[in-house]
Amino acid sequence: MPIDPAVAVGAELPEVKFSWTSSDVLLYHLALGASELSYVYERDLQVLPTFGVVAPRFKATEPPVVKFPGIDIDLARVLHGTQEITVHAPLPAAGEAVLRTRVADVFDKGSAAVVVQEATAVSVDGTPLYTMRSSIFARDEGGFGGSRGPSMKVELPSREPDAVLETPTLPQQAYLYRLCGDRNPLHADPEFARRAGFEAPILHGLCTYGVVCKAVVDALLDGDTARVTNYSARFTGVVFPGETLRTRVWREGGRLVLVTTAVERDDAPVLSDAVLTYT
Ligand SMILES: CCCCCCC[C@@H](O)CC(=O)SCCNC(=O)CCNC(=O)[C@H](O)C(C)(C)COP(=O)(O)OP(=O)(O)OC[C@H]1O[C@@H](n2cnc3c(N)ncnc32)[C@H](O)[C@@H]1OP(=O)(O)O
Repeated sequence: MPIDPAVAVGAELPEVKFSWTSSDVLLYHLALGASELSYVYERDLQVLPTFGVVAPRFKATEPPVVKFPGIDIDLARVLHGTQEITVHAPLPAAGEAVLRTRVADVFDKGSAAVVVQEATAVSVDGTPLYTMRSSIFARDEGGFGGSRGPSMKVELPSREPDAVLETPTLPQQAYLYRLCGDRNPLHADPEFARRAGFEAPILHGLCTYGVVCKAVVDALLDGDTARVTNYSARFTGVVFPGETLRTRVWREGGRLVLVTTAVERDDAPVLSDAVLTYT
């Protein structure tokens, strides 16, 4: 059985020890399309909090494998579903840390399955750095009889957004972003993308997640990455590299509520249920 919730839920994955340098941070920012000195030059380099999400596997050169206790899923069936990061301390431009991950939940959405992971990164000196909660959406892997889980929904204010940000992506964006540790062929190989049901390779969800975080930090948080305390989003629809992202932002109760769409496809949904909290 590809998913056995009785085995999967609560399973601890092997610890990942990882380190990073300013070269990794610079490459990450470049792969998000950054060109500002504060992101692409090592003097006074600041670090987007979303780097934390990719840092543990930044040096990976093989496609991800979706195989842990009680779970064995073909990569072509898998889409990134949701991502959240809670920042405990601003990320330094270089460091060493340990990531501990567990399978927090497995939901049965009928035809699809949703696998939720929680992970905590702690610096080698013992400083908690960040916590993540993410899910993958595995098409055709449901029907194992598990709970459907909660329906997440962030209510949008009924007024006009406080800001609308347009961020272009590059035609080669996914090829660049692959160098940040996710060599899933879905983002590069047309034949694999077709097998997965797409007309062309799609952009990594985490690339979109980072691009939008940067756009919001630059436009609304004075370009200060250290102000972000939490950032969560659901990947509602795909992005094709080269498309322009439109992000509508509402200031709401001390946080920013975001919706991102693809401009060239009549504002097709990209990110929803997205919230960024800040100091
Ligand atoms: C360990 C190593 C892991 C490796 C991971 C791989 C990493 C990367 O390389 C992979 C990627 O980056 S893929 C690119 C980023 N992701 C995407 O583009 C996904 C875009 N989203 C979609 O296409 C659809 O929303 C889609 C298809 C996700 C869902 O659409 P529908 O089938 O129409 O579903 P819908 O009818 O709207 O909802 C059915 C139930 O599922 C829940 N749901 C929907 N979207 C979800 C999402 N994105 N994440 C989690 N749950 C989601 C709905 O809430 C609904 O459940 P319920 O009825 O209980 O509310």
